Amino acid sequence: MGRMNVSMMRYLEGDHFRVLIAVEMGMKNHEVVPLALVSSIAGIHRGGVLRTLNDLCKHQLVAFERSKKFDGYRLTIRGYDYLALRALCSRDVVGSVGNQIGIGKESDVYVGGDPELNDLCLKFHRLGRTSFRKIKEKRDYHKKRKSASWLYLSRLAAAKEFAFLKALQERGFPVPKGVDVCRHLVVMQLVIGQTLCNVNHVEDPAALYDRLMALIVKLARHGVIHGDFNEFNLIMLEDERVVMIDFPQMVSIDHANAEFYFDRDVTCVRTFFKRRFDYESEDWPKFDEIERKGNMDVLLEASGFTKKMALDLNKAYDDGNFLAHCEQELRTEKQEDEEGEKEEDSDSSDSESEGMEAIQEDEEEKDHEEVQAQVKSVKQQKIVLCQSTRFNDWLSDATTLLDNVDLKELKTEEGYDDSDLPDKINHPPGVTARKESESSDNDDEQEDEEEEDDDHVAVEEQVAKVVKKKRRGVVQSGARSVASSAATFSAEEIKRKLALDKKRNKEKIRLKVKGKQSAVGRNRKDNKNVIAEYAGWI
Ligand SMILES: Nc1ncnc2c1ncn2[C@@H]1O[C@H](COP(=O)(O)OP(=O)(O)OP(=O)(O)O)[C@@H](O)[C@H]1O
Repeated sequence: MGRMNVSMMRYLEGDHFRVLIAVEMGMKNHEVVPLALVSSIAGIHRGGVLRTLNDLCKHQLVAFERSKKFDGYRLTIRGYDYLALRALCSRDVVGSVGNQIGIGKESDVYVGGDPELNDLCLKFHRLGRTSFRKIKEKRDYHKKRKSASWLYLSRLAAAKEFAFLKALQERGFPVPKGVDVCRHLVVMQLVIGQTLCNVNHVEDPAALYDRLMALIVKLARHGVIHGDFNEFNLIMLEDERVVMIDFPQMVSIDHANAEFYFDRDVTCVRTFFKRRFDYESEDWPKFDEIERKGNMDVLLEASGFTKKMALDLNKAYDDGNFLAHCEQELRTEKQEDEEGEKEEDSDSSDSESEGMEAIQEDEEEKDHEEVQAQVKSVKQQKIVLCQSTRFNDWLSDATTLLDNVDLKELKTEEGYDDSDLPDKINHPPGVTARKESESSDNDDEQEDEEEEDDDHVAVEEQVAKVVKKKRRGVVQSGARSVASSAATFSAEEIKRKLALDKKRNKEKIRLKVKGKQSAVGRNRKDNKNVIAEYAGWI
């Protein structure tokens, strides 16, 4: 518990508060208020508002929030505190703020002073912010107002507490004197004493017990039940008198659960007395025995605190979101938001990874196709080689030569038997050439066949090597030279390749601009609009 830093109040000018109020008003319908709206509510030029908002952001009185769809400003708790304090200062109710003296689950209590430096108690209600923020779909706009904003709920709690303070005080109940209320801040008399939970010894526990039970009954007779009547909400003065504090949970005795609340209050006191003072009484008030004599609950409604307001407030209490003032909650909420965004991001990153997988598959397919194309081209090369004109010329020459050879002469000269030979022999070139020089035809043919086979094997081996290297992804000079041999791609092959490249480029993942970057884009757009708007003035 520390001191509230209100030093900045001194340096804030009228415009700062004007803009702060504009943000507050905008938050009636928006969780974050766009700059344009702040400007139009404040009635100040957008440039001026922006400068003021920057100042307010620096002092953490407003916060700038960027989201996927829009960005804007929201009032911080500190900003709301400043607004309430400033209003009360101008009414000459509050003159100073001191140390924090209490921290409840739904409020922060500070000691303060009026302009004459008399002690005051400043109770800042902090209620329901989380219950609002948790509903994601109401992020930008309270469409059907299923849940109310923390501003609204805190204000309700303060209004109710102040109304009860006044009403109870008028009826002679021991409560602090209510001074004023503004927004979520209740100003009341500072009670100098100790909360009952810190009291370990009393002179007469039975008398105190009776006083407390009488208080519960008196409240019920006036038509209300405290609802949180326990040792934490009772302050004991030096003379052992007890002062009641904390009334926003009060309910009417006509409430559907009135009996339950009444019994709970009674049980709280009994349990505490038994535990702390070892005092147990046979007597305790029963709800059925209560005789209604006043109608404070109805009067309260007449004071402006409507049933609808009561319903909203009770709903917030039922939800139990009392940690509205904990920044940690806000952070958790932010984390949730971020997780939500991350989920979306991860969705997109999933799709990104899916895209990457698809590209990898494409690449593999492409590699495979390329290798196949190379094999095909090598085969084609072989065919082309076989069909080359040079080869054909050479073959025809050889054939003519063969034709010119007089086999009959040879037969008679050498006694050679050619009965098995056809009239015209079409030998492979090597065979024919050697045939003239060598005597054994069959041996030569076999050799040539082997050589040809060897050539085939060599080519196949080369192709296999290329495939292997390609798969390994190792691009060596040898591989390159082999690949260059595949430069004799046919036109269709090149077309197909180009089409594949085009398709690949098309399928490249487009980066989705998100988060801050998207806001940057939007801001640029906004700036362009502003420039266009004021084009004539410059
Ligand atoms: N008028 C007062 N004078 C002196 N101290 C006060 C006064 N009002 C509140 N306090 C101190 O502030 C503490 C919190 O106040 P209060 O119980 O009203 O807050 P709360 O948020 O409703 O707390 P909870 O609901 O947890 O009991 C009290 O325990 C008490 O010490």
